[in-house]
Amino acid sequence: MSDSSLIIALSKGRILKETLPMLANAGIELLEDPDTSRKLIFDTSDPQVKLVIIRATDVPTYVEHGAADLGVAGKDVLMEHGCENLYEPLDLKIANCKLMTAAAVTAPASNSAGRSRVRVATKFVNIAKRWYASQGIQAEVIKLYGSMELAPLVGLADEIVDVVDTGNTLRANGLEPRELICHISSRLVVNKASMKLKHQKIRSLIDKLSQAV
Ligand SMILES: Nc1ncnc2c1ncn2[C@@H]1O[C@H](COP(=O)(O)OP(=O)(O)OP(=O)(O)O)[C@@H](O)[C@H]1O
Ligand SMILES: O=P(O)(O)OC[C@H]1O[C@H](OP(=O)(O)OP(=O)(O)O)[C@H](O)[C@@H]1O
Repeated sequence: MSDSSLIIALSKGRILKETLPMLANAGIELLEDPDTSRKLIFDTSDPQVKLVIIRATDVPTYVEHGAADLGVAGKDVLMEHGCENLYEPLDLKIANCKLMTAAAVTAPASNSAGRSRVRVATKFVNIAKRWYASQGIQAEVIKLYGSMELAPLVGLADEIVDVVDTGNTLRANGLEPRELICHISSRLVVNKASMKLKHQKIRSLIDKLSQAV
């Protein structure tokens, strides 16, 4: 890649939907609709900028390894992945939600007397291990890849750690939010080498995006 060309990694769904208008404000528009295309790499109205559309959890990996110069990822994904090898220069304040523990409305508190070990189902294994340890609660963390809300209903786990927005998904499954782990929004992340080598182009994009936040 030349010094002025950029690859930006986004994930399909809410991040793509909410990031595209911000990129458009910065003069970067997709030339075709990713919803009707099987392509993974897309040209934009800026001949020096391409978008790659990948799984949300893969965004930090692409950016960390320099396969993309920049990306947009939820803070939940970044906390789970570990973000020491990336710059995180901008909170885009999109895809806002909360990372929480949740349990069946009838279930006892995880720190209630006489309870030895809590079984926790989540896709955020590292976050869950750190959080329960920080609370002094012994937890057995079970890795799932989705539909965490099912786990307490079928006896796979006592609690889950997942993102919560309206709380509708929890309620629909007889669960309730318990403890707030942290507030989540999506962040712009930048490869460390790209930040040095393509400083001007990236700085200018960060400035334009920050005006759209
Ligand atoms: N219901 C929600 N409301 C608001 N923001 C959310 C909600 N669910 C997830 N998010 C945020 O949006 C980000 C992207 O979520 P999205 O649902 O598009 O991907 P994902 O389901 O986490 O990833 P994948 O489909 O690859 O497993 C999450 O990392 C989180 O920060
Ligand atoms: O509190 P709520 O407003 O109900 O939002 C929470 C839900 O949102 C996310 O799922 P999403 O809708 O992204 O579907 P997914 O399972 O495909 O990620 C998350 O996994 C929860 O299930």
